[in-house]
Amino acid sequence: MSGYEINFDGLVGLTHHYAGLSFGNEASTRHQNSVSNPQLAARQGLLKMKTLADLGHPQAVLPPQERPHLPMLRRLGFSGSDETVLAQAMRQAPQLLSALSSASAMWTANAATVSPSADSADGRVHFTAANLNNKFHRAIEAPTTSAILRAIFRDERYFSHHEALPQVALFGDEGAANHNRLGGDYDRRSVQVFVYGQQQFGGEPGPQRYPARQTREASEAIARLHQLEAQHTVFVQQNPQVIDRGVFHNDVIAVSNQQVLFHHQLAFLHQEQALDSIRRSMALLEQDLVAIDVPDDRVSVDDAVATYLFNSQILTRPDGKMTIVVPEESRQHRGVWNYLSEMAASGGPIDDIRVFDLRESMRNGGGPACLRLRVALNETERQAVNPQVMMNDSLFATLNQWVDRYYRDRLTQADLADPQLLREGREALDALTAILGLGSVYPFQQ
Ligand SMILES: N=C(N)NCCC[C@H](NC(=O)CCC(=O)O)C(=O)O
Repeated sequence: MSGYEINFDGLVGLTHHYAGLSFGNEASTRHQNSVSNPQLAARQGLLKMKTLADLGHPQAVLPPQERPHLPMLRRLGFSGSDETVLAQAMRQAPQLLSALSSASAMWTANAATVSPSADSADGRVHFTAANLNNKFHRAIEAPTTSAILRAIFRDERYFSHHEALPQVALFGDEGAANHNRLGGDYDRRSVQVFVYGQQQFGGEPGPQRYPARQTREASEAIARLHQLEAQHTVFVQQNPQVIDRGVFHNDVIAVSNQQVLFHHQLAFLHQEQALDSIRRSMALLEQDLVAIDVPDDRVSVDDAVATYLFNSQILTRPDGKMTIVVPEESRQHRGVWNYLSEMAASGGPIDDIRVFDLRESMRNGGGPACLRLRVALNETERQAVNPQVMMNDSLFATLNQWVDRYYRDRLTQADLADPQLLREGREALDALTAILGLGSVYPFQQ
């Protein structure tokens, strides 16, 4: 195997709480107003990163964002000192304060779409920050996401950064959560598969009950920006019926790694045609698709949504076999665990299962795959990545100490107007940008 896939996991922010902000994401709705534990959430994420790094999978960290987002509160008419802004917002619009305090940037699968240099006409790695237009609490993430990505992937000879798409529903873009790449070695040309929820101009019907967050128009714009070749780029529609059952992103029902596409029987609209178009495009690269199609009578859509079986990470080990990383919820469900165990014993490409307790994130609808952004690089590009974000023993120890120093172990919406929480957050992020060598990336640092 040549090339690398680095997983960039989002570090959970200090204001992680349960606000019920994501209509269509049933875990988010169900856990509204539960008490959260930001410290535990951050520690759970760090443990996943460190365990995978120790297993030999290149692993890096992306920092949280500044929350509550004072600049947006001011833009919406709250004024005076920071303390006054927080107090007014809590009194007049507590839901707004909650939305502008969400730690949702932890789900870095939604941070951006990334196209490796092997697939792009100019031979550079392309990044487009996702506009996350469908949800207000997420639509504010893109500018800081871009600043962070630029601070990590600085060298313009290798890395090209694009502004998020226009903030309108027509271009709703959820980043890598609706994007897969299928092929062989990470640094060789592969097929990029864009999965959209709805086409705005024409197209087939979309979901009726819940929103389709990703549009075909957004996916096509990104393919153009990233200079992808048409014959190696495939657009397929997510099955609208499963969006209506809580599959708000494609990565809740399908995940890829190299030649493997692990997915539910009902993941895509006109599934056979969709898989055929991927197969044909891969054949041009002399690659065979390994489609692991999980039948509905083995794992129902409801069970997939409840256990996040498909929100897993599939990682290639140095011996060429693959490990699947699943959340504890998948082990707790007998049918899902039986399926996984049989799959691992079947002689197929995935023969190892790793389980992580990510409960704090899961309760907001974020599993192992939501928490990571994949970046495939060649050796030269890998050496150009800011080394301070790479996970290792020393960074793991430093970040755990940092979390213990600054994070609370209990948070509710009532705490969000506490000016001390704002101060803790700023102090913590100042320290973090120094630890990670990022310079000034937050509005409060400008
Ligand atoms: N599937 C992927 N890649 N990401 C999961 C994102 C979860 C996130 N949850 C939230 O934003 C909930 C926040 C709250 O309700 O407090 C979302 O719905 O956008």
